Amino acid sequence: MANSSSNVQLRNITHITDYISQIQTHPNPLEEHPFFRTFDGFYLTQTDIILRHNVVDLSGTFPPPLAYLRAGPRNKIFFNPSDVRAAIVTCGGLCPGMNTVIRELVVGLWELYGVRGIFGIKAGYRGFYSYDPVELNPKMVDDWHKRGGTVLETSRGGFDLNKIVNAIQDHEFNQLYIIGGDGTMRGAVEIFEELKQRKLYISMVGIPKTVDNDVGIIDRSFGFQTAVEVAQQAISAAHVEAESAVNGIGLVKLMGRSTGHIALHATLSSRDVDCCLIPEIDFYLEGKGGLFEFLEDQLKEMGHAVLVVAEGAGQDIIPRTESQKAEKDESGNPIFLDVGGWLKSELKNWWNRNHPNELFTIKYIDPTYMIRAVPANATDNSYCTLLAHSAIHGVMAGYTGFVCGPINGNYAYIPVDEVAKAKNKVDTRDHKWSWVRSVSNQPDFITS
Ligand SMILES: Nc1ncnc2c1ncn2[C@@H]1O[C@H](COP(=O)(O)OP(=O)(O)O)[C@@H](O)[C@H]1O
Ligand SMILES: O=P(O)(O)OC[C@H]1O[C@](O)(COP(=O)(O)O)[C@@H](O)[C@@H]1O
Repeated sequence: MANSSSNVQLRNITHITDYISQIQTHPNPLEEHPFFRTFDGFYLTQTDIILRHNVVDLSGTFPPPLAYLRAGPRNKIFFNPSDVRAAIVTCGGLCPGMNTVIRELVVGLWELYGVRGIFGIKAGYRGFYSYDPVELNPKMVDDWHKRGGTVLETSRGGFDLNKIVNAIQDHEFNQLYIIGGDGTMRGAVEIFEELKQRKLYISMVGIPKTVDNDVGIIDRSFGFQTAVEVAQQAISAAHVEAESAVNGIGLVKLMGRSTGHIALHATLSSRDVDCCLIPEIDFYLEGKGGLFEFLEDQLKEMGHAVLVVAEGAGQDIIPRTESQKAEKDESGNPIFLDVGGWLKSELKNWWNRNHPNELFTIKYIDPTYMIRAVPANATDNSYCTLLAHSAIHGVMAGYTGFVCGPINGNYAYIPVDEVAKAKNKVDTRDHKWSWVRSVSNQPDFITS
């Protein structure tokens, strides 16, 4: 719903009282909390907003800026803490920081609001109707932020709306914390619509999780920075292999689905990468401006080259069968062909054709499952904490059907359907990427 006040278009979110009347409110227990000192302006209201864009072109006319509600505690809460039964679920692929978010949801609900009914749902959406919930408390989750993966377990597929909402009712959950990526958020939209349809006194928040940083609107997703950091090890290893061979090429494939954020940022931070291929920019192998020509020059000049390729790059030029084109995973995501394996074989063939009697080595590293399984780094861990606490404040205040995430450095409440639709691709027109030239020595593959 888009509300416009004087100068902004506020993207309002649903409040539980929009479809359930006569809910008893309670003063926020933070008022009496020994660790908090509330002050004027401590509690946020409907007039505390965050602007979506902070870059504006004043030369033309433009509509009122988009705005979202600012995340944080409200002075009244719409759940009696002793009646809360909160369910936490993790869906989709692994991402550093999942356990930290779970931990902070448990500790935050318990310590900030005095909630005692906190449950973990095992193995993603299917867990609502397939497994018994696991009761959680701060003691149990104490060291979870140090562990990679998700202690609750996760899965793809298994989304059955009726079974899920029936199970939510059977277990008498009244708060849902759904941690997942774009697929998970599309499921969350359906759950939210069904909760409203059934007029259930249940608040639902989505917490965006994607190591690929491919969820739109928010500044970045937790785990992404950790992934960029850990990717350096793979790039360094590829560099050592390449440097230690005659005409050596080190090839690293980095994940990101159809976006190149991890590949691009890992390249920017590494200084060892000579060429980075991302899905947002097409590339080709043969002829002028092609990859072979670039590598020919690079090997002649430096004796080695390091190549980073995002998993979604080149998917249009890799030959594939009709059945490969139709392949989907359990969640309905298209399955990519292995661009790294394909490039390795294409490069070998090219070299053997053009330099039949010269030494050549190519070492291919795919660190995907190593990267996403590590615990979050310190920056991501603090981000996860703020994210979880911001989500709790919104749910306790009775908001529902929203996602909590950072916009322009502040935490905001965003309608879940907006997030489910928003894809974050690398903006190749952005001037800040132009300096990649000095790192990659190959503008054609990064900037258009
Ligand atoms: N369009 C959709 N509607 C409902 N559920 C979906 C949809 N797309 C994905 N899901 C469910 O969301 C969960 C996670 O989705 P997936 O794409 O595997 O990961 P991610 O959320 O990380 O993108 C899965 O259980 C999947 O069935
Ligand atoms: O776990 P799987 O099915 O092998 O999927 C691998 C995919 O999971 C990811 O690591 C994370 O993807 P999601 O955020 O969509 O779950 C992708 O980078 C990668 O393409």
